[in-house]
Amino acid sequence: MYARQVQILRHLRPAALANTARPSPAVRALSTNTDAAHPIKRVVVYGSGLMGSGIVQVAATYNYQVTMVDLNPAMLDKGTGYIRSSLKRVARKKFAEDEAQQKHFIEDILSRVQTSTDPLAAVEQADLVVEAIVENVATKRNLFSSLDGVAPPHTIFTSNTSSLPIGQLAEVTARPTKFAGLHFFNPVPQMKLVEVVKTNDTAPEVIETLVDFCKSLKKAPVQCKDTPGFIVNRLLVPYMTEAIRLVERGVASPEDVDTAMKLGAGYPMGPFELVDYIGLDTTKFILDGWYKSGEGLAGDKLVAPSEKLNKLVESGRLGRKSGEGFYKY
Ligand SMILES: CCCCCCCCCCCCCC(=O)CC(=O)SCCNC(=O)CCNC(=O)[C@H](O)C(C)(C)COP(=O)(O)OP(=O)(O)OC[C@H]1O[C@@H](n2cnc3c(N)ncnc32)[C@H](O)[C@@H]1OP(=O)(O)O
Ligand SMILES: NC(=O)C1=CN([C@@H]2O[C@H](COP(=O)(O)OP(=O)(O)OC[C@H]3O[C@@H](n4cnc5c(N)ncnc54)[C@H](O)[C@@H]3O)[C@@H](O)[C@H]2O)C=CC1
Repeated sequence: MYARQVQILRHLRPAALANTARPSPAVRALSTNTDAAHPIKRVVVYGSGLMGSGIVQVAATYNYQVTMVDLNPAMLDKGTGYIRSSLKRVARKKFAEDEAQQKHFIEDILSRVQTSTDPLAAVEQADLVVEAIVENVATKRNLFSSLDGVAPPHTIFTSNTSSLPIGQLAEVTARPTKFAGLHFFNPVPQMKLVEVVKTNDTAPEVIETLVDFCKSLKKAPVQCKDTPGFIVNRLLVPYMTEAIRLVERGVASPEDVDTAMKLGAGYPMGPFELVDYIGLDTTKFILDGWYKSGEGLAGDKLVAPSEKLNKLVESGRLGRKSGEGFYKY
């Protein structure tokens, strides 16, 4: 499955090799996990895309040691770029005109992030795995199956999947009691919500540990059972699919639907702005998955494929991440 590449453990910051940076008072104030009532110290995030990079950023901000894993250096560099640009926004807000403090804040956080293209070597040190790779059940199952034989017995496995049954991922491992959903929201640095999803086998103490972990990241965790879409996406998908049906029926333009929902329902983004933000590829994977085999949703016209969405994805227009989706960026 993976060309076992020479393990490239690259710090994001040359000086980090000396790792002489000590958390500044401002960062120390942010760092709360040292007194957190849970055993997690090293977080290993698989996937350095929109979500994985955000999860890495937030965990490192709150003083966890983090390893970000992806398929190749180019994807890792992309994820690093996401993190740096996001941290610059946070730093500018925190330290206004003080560029030295901004730089120190950013480099201090990045000093806690390692990158790797070797998934098995990375998991050997993991207390918590957060999987945020492509929304494909076979790819996720392959990853978890390969990690399970190498990860320490205490390591908790979680998935950031939007739509796939957590139980279908857990079943390829020998740690069903240490397997849960940990569903962050986009953009991870801004969105407070995390859905902690328990399967029929997840141990209560594992859920407790994950809830504590989320709180140490200053997130607001909610708990739910392992059903399609958990809480938010179960409500969001019908709303957003109806939006695209409106446009496909010629009722209104994407722009006017977005304006209507922002001004009429108070949403910060309309459905088409949002799906460009999420990624049209991920959106398609979710719809296709539910239409094919979603529990209680398979074959339901609510999640039937959208010709408009499919055409955009086929033409490589994936939203903000490719420079064009429903809108140009
Ligand atoms: C329609 C097509 C059919 C589709 C059918 C199928 C649909 C399937 C859908 C499935 C969904 C799957 C996704 C999933 O699993 C779950 C999700 O994540 S759903 C998405 C949830 N997120 C949202 O809804 C985001 C809504 N938007 C917003 O909250 C805001 O627009 C946003 C915060 C993104 C930007 O805020 P805005 O005011 O618009 O702009 P600013 O740029 O000024 O930012 C405000 C504020 O936030 C800070 N900030 C923004 N982004 C970042 C970042 N990446 N890093 C750090 N900081 C950031 C910025 O600095 C500002 O800070 P201030 O303190 O306010 O100055
Ligand atoms: N985009 C969004 O708004 C949200 C997405 N999610 C979920 O998070 C997961 C990731 O989504 P995004 O970050 O948007 O996708 P993305 O496409 O931005 O990133 C996916 C990353 O996974 C990497 N990858 C693919 N296969 C891999 C493997 N076998 N090993 C290591 N890395 C691998 C890719 O190279 C890519 O960098 C999906 O399950 C998605 O449903 C959850 C909440 C919100």
